Amino acid sequence: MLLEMDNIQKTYGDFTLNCSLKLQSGYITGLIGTNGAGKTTLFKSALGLLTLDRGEVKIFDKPFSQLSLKERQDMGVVLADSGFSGYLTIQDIARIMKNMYQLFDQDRFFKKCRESGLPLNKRGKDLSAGMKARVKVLAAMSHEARLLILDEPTAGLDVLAREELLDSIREYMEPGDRSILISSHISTDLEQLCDDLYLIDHGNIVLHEETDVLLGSYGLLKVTEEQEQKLDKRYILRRKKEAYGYRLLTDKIGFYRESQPEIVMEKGSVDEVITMMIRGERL
Ligand SMILES: Nc1ncnc2c1ncn2[C@@H]1O[C@H](COP(=O)(O)OP(=O)(O)OP(=O)(O)O)[C@@H](O)[C@H]1O
Repeated sequence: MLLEMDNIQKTYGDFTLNCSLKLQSGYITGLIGTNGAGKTTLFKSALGLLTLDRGEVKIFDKPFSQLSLKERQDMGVVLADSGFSGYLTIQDIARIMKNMYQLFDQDRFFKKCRESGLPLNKRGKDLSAGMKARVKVLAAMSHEARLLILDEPTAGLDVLAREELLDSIREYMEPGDRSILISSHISTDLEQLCDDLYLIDHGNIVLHEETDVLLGSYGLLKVTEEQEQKLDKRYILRRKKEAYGYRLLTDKIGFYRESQPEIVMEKGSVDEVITMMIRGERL
């Protein structure tokens, strides 16, 4: 396992992060959550930047404190609320990266920056927010790290820049033994990129599912009150009152398609599943 968080807990006042998460080799794992759901707190916990109240984090099967320098170099990190000093140019950043990471590939880093239209000699403070975001991600991907931890890397990027970044992330995975943990509040970004998805809400993981299963087996049933009363609710996860009766979320749409073909059903996007998981009533 490249990253494993086992029942970790961290409390800030009335907010508590309480979660478990696993990142397998060769996987892109996505973390979706609304503002304040706990994504950054989870990432900082993974990186040993916070003192946990409970639980354990292992990276490359070891506690963070026991990682060798070489193993630490095998990680590339983007945190939502930190970045390079605004006084550094991309060329300065390259010099720093070269000193920090044995495998830093300067030519490739400059090439990628040029392809993204980033000026090499301008200071960070004079770049646009989207440009700064791209520099952070390109730097994290510049030293052949086996584990990439990307907290909201697409934040502030326009549609084209987001697509370009998602392509670079896919390309990064080509060697096969790499893994990425990536967060976003834009579910469509993650749904087309990730092998599995975790949904975090108020510090808790409320859903963990392979993306194919989420897109293939989850669905919404639209039923009248009468239909709802008679329904076999074994595979219903959430219920929401609507004018016509109820909207129901299932993780086995095939079961209801076969057993209750008269019911109105739809696949439901990842966003709809998320909304139902967070706002819907548990049965
Ligand atoms: N250093 C801190 N001190 C006190 N509370 C904190 C601290 N860091 C985070 N929190 C609280 O923890 C909760 C989760 O914050 P976090 O930054 O992890 O959310 P997030 O999912 O990354 O949100 P966003 O999408 O807005 O970046 C919030 O209620 C926040 O106020």
